[in-house]
Amino acid sequence: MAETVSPSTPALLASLDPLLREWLPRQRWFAGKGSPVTGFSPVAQTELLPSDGRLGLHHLLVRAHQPPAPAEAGDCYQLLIGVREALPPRLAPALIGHVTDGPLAGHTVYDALYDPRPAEVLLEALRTRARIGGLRFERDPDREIRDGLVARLMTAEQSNSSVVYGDTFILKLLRRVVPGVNPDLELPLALAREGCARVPAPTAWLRAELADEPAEPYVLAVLQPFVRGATDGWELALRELAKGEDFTAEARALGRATAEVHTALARALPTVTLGHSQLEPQVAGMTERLAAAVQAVPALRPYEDGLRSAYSALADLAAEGRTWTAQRIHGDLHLGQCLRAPSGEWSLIDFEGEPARPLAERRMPQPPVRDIAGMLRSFDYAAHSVTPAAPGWARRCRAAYCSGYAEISGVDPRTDPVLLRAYETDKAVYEVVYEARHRPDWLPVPLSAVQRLATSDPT
Ligand SMILES: Nc1ncnc2c1ncn2[C@@H]1O[C@H](COP(=O)(O)OP(=O)(O)O)[C@@H](O)[C@H]1O
Ligand SMILES: O=P(O)(O)O[C@H]1O[C@H](CO)[C@@H](O[C@H]2O[C@H](CO)[C@@H](O)[C@H](O)[C@H]2O)[C@H](O)[C@H]1O
Repeated sequence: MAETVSPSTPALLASLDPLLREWLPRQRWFAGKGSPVTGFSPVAQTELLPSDGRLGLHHLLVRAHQPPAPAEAGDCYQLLIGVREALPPRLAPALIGHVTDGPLAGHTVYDALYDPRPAEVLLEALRTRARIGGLRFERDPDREIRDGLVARLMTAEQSNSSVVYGDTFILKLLRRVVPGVNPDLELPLALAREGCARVPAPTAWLRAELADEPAEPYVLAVLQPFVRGATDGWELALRELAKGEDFTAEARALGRATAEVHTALARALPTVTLGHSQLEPQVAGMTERLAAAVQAVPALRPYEDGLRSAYSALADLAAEGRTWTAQRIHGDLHLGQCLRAPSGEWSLIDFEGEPARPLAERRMPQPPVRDIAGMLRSFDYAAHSVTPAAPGWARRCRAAYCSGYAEISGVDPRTDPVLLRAYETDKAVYEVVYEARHRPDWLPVPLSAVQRLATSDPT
């Protein structure tokens, strides 16, 4: 029988270091694209299965060094490292590399989430509420997890990594992690307490409590019921557009779903009133983002004054004494974050907010119109990503969405056009920069909205 190897944290990380430097930046979820990774420092290592020649499993939190940022400011990533003497061909896409030095020399290391057995170790730990090292596998005591569910990694392009267990649960393993309350767990838990059925209720979750870290615990993963046979709103919208089909019934249902979630969040968590002094920094932020976007994408320049007028009109309203209510919101809502079950029921997912923004900012109450603006942009995106563009389709969907929202919340977003235009403009400007950087072919999509928003037409 092969010898059991349990390397210490420094020994494990030292032997993985050259392999991870090369592998990590190639991952879709790696957030530090642009500057090379020059090394790692350990945040925590937990052995989940000792390496006995067949299969070892290590849970790692590592800080990636990316000069010129100081090492301690590097992003912290969650890795699940599998160790085998040889990797079976079916796991080839998971390969990290072959270890040449240290206690694991001669072994192959790989991303263990691709491998059903290690992924099932995680589910079993959640099911049994295990505590291993600093890892706390926790579960809602009222929700059962059946044993023996078979794991498969989702292959969709994601900011994190998700494993589906027997089409019953989905575990989202957060990749870039920060200490503190994570809205992706906080908000679905709050919604479940309110009895809101529009969001799959967290069944279990993983946290890390690290003895030598002064920081708050990290939220590392969330397990939710899997919505079987679901189609996301973006896919569905494109499918209907291609067939020339009307999408207003779905848009209305999405408006209702958004309002249900907003209403429940406003009941569950504190709300605040935004007057002039609170709105000023928001408007200043929008104005700064516009200035930076114009620098980055010169095609915006002809519209700059028109777009700025969307923000100054809002500032003027606030100066006249108008107030708005802010509350916890989804924070990054678009058609891709909405799942339609075969029953026709919509669910909203991914409450992490915009991952690039700091956690404290993502957890701040905001005007619900920010989510609404995100969805309205998404209908426009769908309609302008097909040939020929279908602006009428987008207009009808946007109107139906607002009507659906009003049916549940009692507030039609169109009755506050200045607020709506400002938030939609902010989103469209963000999208212009995003597309210029990532998908230049898509730039005309948000630019068409910029043209419209610069001339003060919020619909
Ligand atoms: N509860 C669920 N049921 C079915 N599929 C889901 C569920 N939650 C997420 N998904 C699928 O997983 C994908 C990624 O989930 P998401 O929370 O958006 O992760 P990320 O933050 O990594 O982008 C979604 O686009 C959706 O296809
Ligand atoms: O991948 P993330 O969720 O971090 O979001 C980024 O990529 C999105 C595209 O994948 C981008 O969304 C834009 O395009 C969508 C269609 O592909 C559309 O539904 C959205 O409304 C539109 O904003 C998003 O802006 C960006 O942050």
